[in-house]
Amino acid sequence: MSGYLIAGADVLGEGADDVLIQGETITARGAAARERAAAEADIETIDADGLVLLPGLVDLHTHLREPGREDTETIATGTAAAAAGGFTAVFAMANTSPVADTAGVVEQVWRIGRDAAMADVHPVGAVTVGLAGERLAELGAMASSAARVRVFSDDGICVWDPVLMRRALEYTKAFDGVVAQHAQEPRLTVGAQMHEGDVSAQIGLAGWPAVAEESIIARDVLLAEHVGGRLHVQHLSTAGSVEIIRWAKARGIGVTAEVTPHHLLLTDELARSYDPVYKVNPPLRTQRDVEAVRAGLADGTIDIVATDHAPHAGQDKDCEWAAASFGMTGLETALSVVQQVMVETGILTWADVARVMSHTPARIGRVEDQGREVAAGEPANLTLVDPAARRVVTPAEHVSRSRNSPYRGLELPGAVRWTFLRGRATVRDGVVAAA
Ligand SMILES: NC(=O)N[C@@H](CC(=O)O)C(=O)O
Ligand SMILES: [Zn+2]
Ligand SMILES: [Zn+2]
Repeated sequence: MSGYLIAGADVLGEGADDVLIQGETITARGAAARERAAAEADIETIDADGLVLLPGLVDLHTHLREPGREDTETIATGTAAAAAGGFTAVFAMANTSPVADTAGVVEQVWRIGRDAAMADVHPVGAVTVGLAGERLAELGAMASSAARVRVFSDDGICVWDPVLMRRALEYTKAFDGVVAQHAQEPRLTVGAQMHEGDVSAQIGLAGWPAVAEESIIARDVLLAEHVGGRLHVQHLSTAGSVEIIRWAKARGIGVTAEVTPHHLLLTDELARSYDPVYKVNPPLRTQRDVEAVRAGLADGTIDIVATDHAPHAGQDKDCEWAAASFGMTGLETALSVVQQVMVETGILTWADVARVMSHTPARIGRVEDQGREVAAGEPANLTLVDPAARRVVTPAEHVSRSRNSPYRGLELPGAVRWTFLRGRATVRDGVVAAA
């Protein structure tokens, strides 16, 4: 059986070891890997000295834009971008056109993802029909479809109606689903353009106050406690939100939370440029918030990092701030930002990175074959990273079809050298493979 011997990789940052992949599986580690590789004919050896081996990353929050906006991303280009970033699975948000609110649409997305074969695609189902916030979508039919939907979200829009949110939390219990909330009180954010604070006051853009996020999170954790459902808070961005989640977890409430790479690194000061590449929902916050979300991720209050990769067309970003779309790309830079902000600062180890970017997102999304240990018998979903590399982010070179990266021109550490999806190299020596 053909395969790869990954020789001398620093496995989860815990020391050099050899890992043998044969077919779709990790078949051996340590001395056994070398012995077995020597006895086989068709094994390619990868010199992984100095490289860190992680389980394939899992993104619980990606926008693939297909169906509907294939000019900005497709399932093929988005999953290729995912592979380039070290991801082996992505959860595709439902705010497509048509909306992923029926078994038919989620099955279509799932099938195209399977055929593209660059990363596993797990469709997220909409909570409400058409994201309109009026009645529940066919959650059960999506759950029992071929796509096996377990994550439901109206992302882009908040499930504002507390009765609908309550019903969604109750109903998803039947199939162990989770309701992922885009926490944004709509009345408090009418016309909002950026974080409400000193910078918004100085530059004259309408503010999106922290309380608009925090009030929904507070309500939702109480609803989750009341009905016992599973709540996941998307792209948490404020210090107050971290405190509410910390309180909820201490109370035993079934809540998980994510933070994006951009909320771990960037602040509202960037809006002074009036460059819409920094326009995003929820908005970039203050340095104090950045420090609070880092601390929340470090102490486990925040469970995972999720990219919220939100590709947009040039004409929707290269315009005046108020007219521009919200969102930034992130799949191809996520691991580098986490390395810079969390690993190089000594806040997280590589094993922690495996937890927050692979094991836990897979567990929240109820995916069994991803986010596993790097051990014999496990599916060979892996990423091999060169932490010593440094690169200047150049969106024109990105695999994504869109260019709206807020890191352009920044030098970031780390580079994905290889990504393996069930034993097949989707990235080979830094180059994304053809599907
Ligand atoms: N994050 C964003 O600013 N935009 C996302 C929607 C979302 O995640 O809320 C998008 O779909 O473009
Ligand atoms: Zn959102
Ligand atoms: Zn999103």
